Amino acid sequence: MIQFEQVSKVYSGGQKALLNVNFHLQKGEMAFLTGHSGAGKSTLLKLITVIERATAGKVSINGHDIAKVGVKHVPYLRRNIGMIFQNHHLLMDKSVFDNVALPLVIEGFSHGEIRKRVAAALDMVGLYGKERHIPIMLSGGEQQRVGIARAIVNKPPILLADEPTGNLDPKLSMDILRLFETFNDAGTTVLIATHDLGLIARMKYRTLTLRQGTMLGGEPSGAMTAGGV
Ligand SMILES: Nc1ncnc2c1ncn2[C@@H]1O[C@H](COP(=O)(O)OP(=O)(O)OP(=O)(O)O)[C@@H](O)[C@H]1O
Repeated sequence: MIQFEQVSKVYSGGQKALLNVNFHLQKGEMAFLTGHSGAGKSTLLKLITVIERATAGKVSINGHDIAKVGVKHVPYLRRNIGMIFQNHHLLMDKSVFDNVALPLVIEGFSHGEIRKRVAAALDMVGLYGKERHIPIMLSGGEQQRVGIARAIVNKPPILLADEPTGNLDPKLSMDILRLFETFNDAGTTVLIATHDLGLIARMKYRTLTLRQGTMLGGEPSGAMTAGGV
């Protein structure tokens, strides 16, 4: 589903963020991405969402080489990916409904369909009935759930999360991870970047580890199996 083959990223200032990274995340797999601050986790996620482009190597999503995706087609590629951020990037002056509806409005769904899908997404994250609240009226954990509802409202096959539990206590963090498990059980491919080694240790999932831009225990170029590290 997501494959990196000998991928390197050097930023324009010369900062080397990733070096010859190889891995393959299978369709329907859930995995953690970990590593110290500055190891390259966010950069790796940005290459998948085409916020940044690789300097060398090949990134493929569902078998498609994303270097071949032109600027005009990037929004279509992004529809396949739900992205969750630590600080959730919510519009603080808009209602929960408007925040979650945003991807559907951009895609041009009808009002009726938007209402139905937003209600279903809020139900899934345990926020049914809070449509008219504005984010400031919600707790940190609830705000994170709004960000998750927005990421899954158009049912993307891939879910990426960058430090999704960074501001939450251990109980709320576990609740959020259980939510990711629910989406994964329904077939969504999930990749979660996190510093939280305690949380990782309590779950049974594969862990991809970056150290200074290099993937530890990474697979040789072209490997097609999931493989543990
Ligand atoms: N836009 C950019 N321009 C130049 N260098 C960058 C840019 N973004 C990241 N870097 C550098 O690339 C390296 C990897 O950064 P990245 O944000 O991917 O790490 P990270 O593992 O996500 O770190 P953290 O856990 O602190 O968020 C770092 O040395 C960082 O300074």
